[in-house]
Amino acid sequence: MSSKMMLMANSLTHVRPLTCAAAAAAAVYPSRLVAQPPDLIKWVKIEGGFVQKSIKIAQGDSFGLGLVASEDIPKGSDLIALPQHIPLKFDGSSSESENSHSALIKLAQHVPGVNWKLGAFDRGAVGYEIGFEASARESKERFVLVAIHQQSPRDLLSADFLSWRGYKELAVNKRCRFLLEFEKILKHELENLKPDDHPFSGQDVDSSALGWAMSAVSSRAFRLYGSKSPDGTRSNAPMMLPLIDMCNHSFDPNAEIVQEEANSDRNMLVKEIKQNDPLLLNYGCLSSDLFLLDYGFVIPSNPYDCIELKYDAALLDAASMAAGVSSPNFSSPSPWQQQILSHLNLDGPNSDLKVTLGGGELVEGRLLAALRVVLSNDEEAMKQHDLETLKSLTVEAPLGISTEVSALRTVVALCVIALGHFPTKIMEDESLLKQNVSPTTELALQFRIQKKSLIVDVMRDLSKRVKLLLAK
Ligand SMILES: C[S@@+](CC[C@H](N)C(=O)[O-])C[C@H]1O[C@@H](n2cnc3c(N)ncnc32)[C@H](O)[C@@H]1O
Repeated sequence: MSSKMMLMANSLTHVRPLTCAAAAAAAVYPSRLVAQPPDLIKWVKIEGGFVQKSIKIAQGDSFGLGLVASEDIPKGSDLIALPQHIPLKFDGSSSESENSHSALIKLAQHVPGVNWKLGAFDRGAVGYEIGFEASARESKERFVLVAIHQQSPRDLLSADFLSWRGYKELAVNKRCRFLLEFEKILKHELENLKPDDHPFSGQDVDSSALGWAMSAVSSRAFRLYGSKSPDGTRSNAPMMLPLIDMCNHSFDPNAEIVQEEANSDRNMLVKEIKQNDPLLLNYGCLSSDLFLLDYGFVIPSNPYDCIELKYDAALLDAASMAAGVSSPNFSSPSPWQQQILSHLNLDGPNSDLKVTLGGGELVEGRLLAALRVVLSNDEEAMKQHDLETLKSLTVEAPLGISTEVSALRTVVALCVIALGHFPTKIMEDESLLKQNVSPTTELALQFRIQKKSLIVDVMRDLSKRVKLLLAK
């Protein structure tokens, strides 16, 4: 496997190799690095990997440590190649017989897909990256949770991602619930193990420690192809790529990861990188929720952000009436409307009622089609269109201008209702941001501002469309 890099990035003003950066980092991240952090680049080379000679680890202005080019790197150069044994991955099918290892595999089987990043990883390189000593590398595949039990690990990355406390404050209930559940499973699975078989040397692991581990891993993990199964297919596998994961994120990256089929190692190739440019990867076209949860930062004006709403008939009736529709019938759709709602998976026993605003689609197609259909009385007009047409905002007013205006105004009213659920206004958040708030509060405020701005943008766009329709 290789990783390809593409160019363009801003210059960093400070460029220091890791050893020098350690002191600087210590000032910014007081507890993150141990006094004499091992040289990660040297380690990758000793392990048989390749690192382009101009690549250095340096302290950036705002995103912590990162990779920087100390001189121009020509287009097409390989940047980093990791030999196959370096990426930290877990596929659950290891034939490892060591008991403490099998206990971990068993535990990992309780981790659902959504929490895939809490998988098992070799602790060696994780240890290297966050400053553990070399002995950590001797272990075989390990749950990254073991990192919890190394020296003072909980503080090591604390400035790097949203703290577990932050998770609680922001009420990210799903993950909290999972971690609390997993804590119970873990205690149950490990209670009768002999000390030698215990994966965490007999130490207690609570949900707070699990939260730390999840944050530590999720901010540095990638989803790539796993190993080939006998039938030749390849599943996705979560992996940690030491050194490559020192790249910070940009939606306009100058680097990308490419997996080479042939030898399963990883490179980073560049088109062209100028001296002092940071090497930037796109972590993914993710919503603010995922950036915040998995990486602990918020991107202002994130074009991939969206808000989630529940398709709720009573709420839609209320929104529609607020939008001036006299008697909306979301709560009592006629049979033909109900049939379409079930085709849209918004009605029926296994329906998926989560709909979104913003992101790629301004109004999620399913919601738009439902609004158009329920707000229309014209079954014949509806029959002239297929579902895809009804779901598309680029198809203008397929069921007539009056239905379209009602549908779009209903979404605007939904936005007003959604905004009303926030305890503050954008301006209040902005002035709070100017006060001396904690990093976690700052993140929460940025997140809230981003969400509210998104709703306001959707409202503006839809109101403009309504005006244009009315002008016709
Ligand atoms: C994979 S690590 C990158 C290396 C990291 N900066 C370090 O010091 O080790 C991901 C973390 O870098 C930081 N980061 C990366 N890109 C960022 C961005 N565009 N804005 C803010 N923080 C960013 C976040 O703390 C994130 O959790």
